[in-house]
Amino acid sequence: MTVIVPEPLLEERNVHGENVEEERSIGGGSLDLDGGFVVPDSNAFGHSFRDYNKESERRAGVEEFYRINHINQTYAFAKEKKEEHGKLQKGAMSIWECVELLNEFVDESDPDLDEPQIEHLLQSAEAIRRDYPGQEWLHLTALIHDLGKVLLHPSFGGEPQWCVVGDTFPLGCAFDQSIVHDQYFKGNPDYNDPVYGTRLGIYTENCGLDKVTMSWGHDEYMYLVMKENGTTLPPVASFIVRFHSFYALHHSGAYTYLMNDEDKEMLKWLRIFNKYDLYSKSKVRINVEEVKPYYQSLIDKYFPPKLRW
Ligand SMILES: O[C@H]1[C@H](O)[C@@H](O)[C@H](O)[C@@H](O)[C@H]1O
Ligand SMILES: [Fe+2]
Ligand SMILES: [Fe+2]
Repeated sequence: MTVIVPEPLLEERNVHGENVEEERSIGGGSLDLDGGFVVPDSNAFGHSFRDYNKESERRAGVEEFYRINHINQTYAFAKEKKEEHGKLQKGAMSIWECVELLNEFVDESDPDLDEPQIEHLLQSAEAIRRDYPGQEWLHLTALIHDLGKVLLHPSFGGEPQWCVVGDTFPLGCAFDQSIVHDQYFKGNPDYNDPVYGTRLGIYTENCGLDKVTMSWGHDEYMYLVMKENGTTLPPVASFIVRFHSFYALHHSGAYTYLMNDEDKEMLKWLRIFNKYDLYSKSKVRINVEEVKPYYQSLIDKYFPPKLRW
């Protein structure tokens, strides 16, 4: 199968903006994903990133979030939500209007950030823009990747946090132990199901992630919004948005047997993206008015003026 991915990267900068000369190629030679990338020592709270057990002002709330999430995210539930929200009948608005709506939400699942979501969108987009100046599609992908969290908004779903944010995982097959707070899956009705509780469950080896029903949340929703509104961003952008919370896969290497060759190609870009999604989380504020014209020009290029949500 031919996979269309943008051109290889020939230059990389680390998170401090230093140039890291490193040849990379996608599809050809090897891709050294960690080459030169300097991961910050700690998050805004002085702890390691994604440490779900470290005592902090966010720990207990995050654990409670995952307890409820893991008990309620069943295969049947995710199918139902996809059906409901996939109709995109909640309203019409532009990408930037949605960015601004996220000003009022703080993500309860996140141990590393307690800033409004608009800050996170701009922080991740600006960080990736600085290191990959030639990849405008990636800048816009970062800006929009979490817009699905608009489901929290009363006029666009008013959903509880447990079915909007947090890491995602496949349903219809066994829960992997690398998933954050996996102990709570014991309370999930699918846990002991004779089919859903097995390694492959309802899937076949290398069936492709497109066939997999993920736990319902902002990733899948935004993917549907992009698709149904006819974005002209490359397919890999939609893949990044759709699976960016699938840490068991892109971080821990679980569920690789569900991937096909195309997924494997795109996973390389998802891993690059993830560094900026995760490690750009900080207390540094971006001047919205200053950067807005640049992002608006990208939005105009890759999306219609109003989208159905
Ligand atoms: O807490 C975070 C947050 O909800 C992100 O938006 C999501 O992509 C991550 O997977 C999750 O760990
Ligand atoms: Fe996200
Ligand atoms: Fe994010």
